Amino acid sequence: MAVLVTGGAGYIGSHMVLALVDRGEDVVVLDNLSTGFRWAIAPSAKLIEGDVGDIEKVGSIIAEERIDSIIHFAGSIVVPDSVSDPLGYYLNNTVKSRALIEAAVTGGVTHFIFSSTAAVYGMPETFPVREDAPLAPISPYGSSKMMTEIMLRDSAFAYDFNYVALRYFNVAGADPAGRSGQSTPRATHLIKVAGEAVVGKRSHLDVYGTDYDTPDGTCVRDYIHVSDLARAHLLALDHLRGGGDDLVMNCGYGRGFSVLEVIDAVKRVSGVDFEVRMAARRPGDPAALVAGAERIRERLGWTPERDRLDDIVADALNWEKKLKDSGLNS
Ligand SMILES: NC(=O)c1ccc[n+]([C@@H]2O[C@H](COP(=O)([O-])OP(=O)(O)OC[C@H]3O[C@@H](n4cnc5c(N)ncnc54)[C@H](O)[C@@H]3O)[C@@H](O)[C@H]2O)c1
Ligand SMILES: O=c1ccn([C@@H]2O[C@H](COP(=O)(O)OP(=O)(O)O[C@H]3O[C@H](CO)[C@@H](O)[C@H](O)[C@H]3O)[C@@H](O)[C@H]2O)c(=O)[nH]1
Repeated sequence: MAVLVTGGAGYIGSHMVLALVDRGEDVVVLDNLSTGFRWAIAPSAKLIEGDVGDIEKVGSIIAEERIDSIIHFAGSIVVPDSVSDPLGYYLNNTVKSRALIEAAVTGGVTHFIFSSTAAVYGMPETFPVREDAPLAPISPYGSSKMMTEIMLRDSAFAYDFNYVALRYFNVAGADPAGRSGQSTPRATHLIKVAGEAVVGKRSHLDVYGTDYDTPDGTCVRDYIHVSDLARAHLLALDHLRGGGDDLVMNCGYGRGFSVLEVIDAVKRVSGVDFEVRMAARRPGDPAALVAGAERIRERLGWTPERDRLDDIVADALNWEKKLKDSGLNS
């Protein structure tokens, strides 16, 4: 039996593929390479180029590759783009997820793991935010993910189908062995942007807002190492294969760092003092977003292995240097 990883050529998906092949699983990747890279996929995994919305194609992959589980990363991820192109985001994230879920149900795939996001909470009133907090997304991106969670819940009720939805907080870092990392050229994520400033790809870094109601006035986030996140998926897969129940869980460490604390860490770890400019708030940023992180520890026995901010930053910086030297994504 094999695991189908959609979006396996992307940032998080490529780390998932590594985690799966490292423990000897057969892996098939379905990716349309819209933001992913062929070279990012571990050599022993099989890449099928195609779209998750192509229900016939997914149906034949399930039958021909003997798929028992689907881990679904494929999607569009840039929050401001979702505001300017909501229908594009609902198509790629919601409509195509619906097609994938139907192909799974029809093809008898009963285990499904979904990449959801802390963006489903919108501007949460609780800190840390637990899974039972109200869902109130403030962007089409967050809504598109919430709608997929609802489709999964209802499908699991109606059909022979089980799922785990993982709500990622801020994913960062790179494979500690340097085999993959975040490679998107137009990245907007803080640690990625700071790494680009370190290697000279950017002249400076803007801090979006210094007047938030937080200890130093900048936004606080829960940064989770991508390899710890991939291990959470392995545990979720084992849970479903073992007959476990449907689960919706936050993925974060339960602690936050401000934008200024992250910048300090990047400067400390790299030894490079890049220019930082204080700028206006970025629309749609909640002041503080930290995971209530008990459920995943209790239900899956997940324990972080690389949760020190300096380790997350060091792995991200190593990858950024490798990208620059190799020109892989340019
Ligand atoms: N990066 C984060 O901090 C973060 C946080 C929360 C949730 N997520 C979710 O995690 C998932 C992966 O994110 P990422 O950061 O690795 O993004 P990414 O852009 O690096 O990866 C997405 C992958 O999906 C592929 N893809 C997109 N649409 C497709 C389609 N219709 N058919 C087939 N392939 C398609 C892309 O080519 C790419 O390889 C996404 O679903 C995203 O919403 C990411
Ligand atoms: O150049 C930059 C980039 C970011 N920030 C700030 O850094 C914080 C983190 O921003 P970013 O790394 O862009 O992540 P988020 O906007 O928090 O969103 C990420 O994390 C969410 C979950 O918390 C996911 O839903 C999203 O997909 C993912 O992009 C925010 O306060 C930003 O305003 C800056 O000040 N300057």
